[in-house]
Amino acid sequence: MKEKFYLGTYTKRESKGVYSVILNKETEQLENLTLEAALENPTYLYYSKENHLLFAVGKEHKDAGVTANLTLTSPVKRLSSFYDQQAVPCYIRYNERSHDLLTANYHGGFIELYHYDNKNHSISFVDKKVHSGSSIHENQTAPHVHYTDYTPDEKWIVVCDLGIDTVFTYKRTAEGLEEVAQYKTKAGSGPRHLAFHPTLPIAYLICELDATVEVLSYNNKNGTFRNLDKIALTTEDQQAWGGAIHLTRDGRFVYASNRGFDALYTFSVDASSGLLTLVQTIESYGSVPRDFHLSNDEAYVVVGHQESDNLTLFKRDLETGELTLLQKDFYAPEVVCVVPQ
Ligand SMILES: O=C1O[C@H](COP(=O)(O)O)[C@@H](O)[C@H](O)[C@H]1O
Repeated sequence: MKEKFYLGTYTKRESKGVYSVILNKETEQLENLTLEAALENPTYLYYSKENHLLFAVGKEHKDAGVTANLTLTSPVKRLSSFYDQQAVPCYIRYNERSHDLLTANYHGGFIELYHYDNKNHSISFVDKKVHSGSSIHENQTAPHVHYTDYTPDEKWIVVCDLGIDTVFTYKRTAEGLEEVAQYKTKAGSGPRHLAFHPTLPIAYLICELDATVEVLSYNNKNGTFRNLDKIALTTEDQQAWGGAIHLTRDGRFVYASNRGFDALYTFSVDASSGLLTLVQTIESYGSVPRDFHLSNDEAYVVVGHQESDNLTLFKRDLETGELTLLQKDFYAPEVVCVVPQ
């Protein structure tokens, strides 16, 4: 059995764009790194299984924005692109039902909403919301929108702004986006990414600047959040630089990465409260584990390292959630995002 993963990267040193890699489950090794699309800084990706589409952020000829690619071939086939931003966005999400396409722009401090016409493959602009403000950390002199995605019921759009310690909730209206709520983290936290529990009204927020995971209760009636717990990934002598956060489909385990200590953290989830208990801390075997993803069967975890240019492969114990290293030296340049096909 083989499974493909797509890799979003920076193209500042060695990378040329979007790559794919194969996880061979017989040999339990990664193999066959392939350049799928030449593009400048395609750091974040969204793969749509239903449509075999790969959406990527990126830049060409000094213009930044989004591209849509058909994945029935390798290399993938470019269907369309839309460039209306100056800096490359850092997050992208496509909605298969509404055909909305959302991006978060860290450097510009805004989200953009596009429409993807899946008949003629054109992308059009719908709305843009620019944030304002600052906070106390040296990386918080301006808003830095890091994430935008849907709540599981798709009633709301949630947005993490690392620069102003705020999680925004927006409503999709006929015209575009309307702000409905704000959740404030502790000053200096830097909220980065959010992951929702599949059945409990709970979300897990990873904060980059203080490397913490907040357990939030989520009220789907009005799109608000309330803090239940805040867990530090690091001790005082370790550098705090929170990365990615993902849950298993059964909601029993949460995984997080800290790029300051090059480690992955496994938490078990209390089945009724959603609160977390640390099960394991394991070295990621590379420098700056910016993203990772579980395989589709959730038996493996692939970790991408932005600085040491390697992927690591872990086997996941489906009962305990613990990770065991299988491979640590697979070359992949400047990886920022890992998504399974
Ligand atoms: O996690 C991070 O993301 C931001 C945004 O990415 P970028 O590719 O838009 O620059 C990055 O600037 C920051 O260094 C990093 O910690």
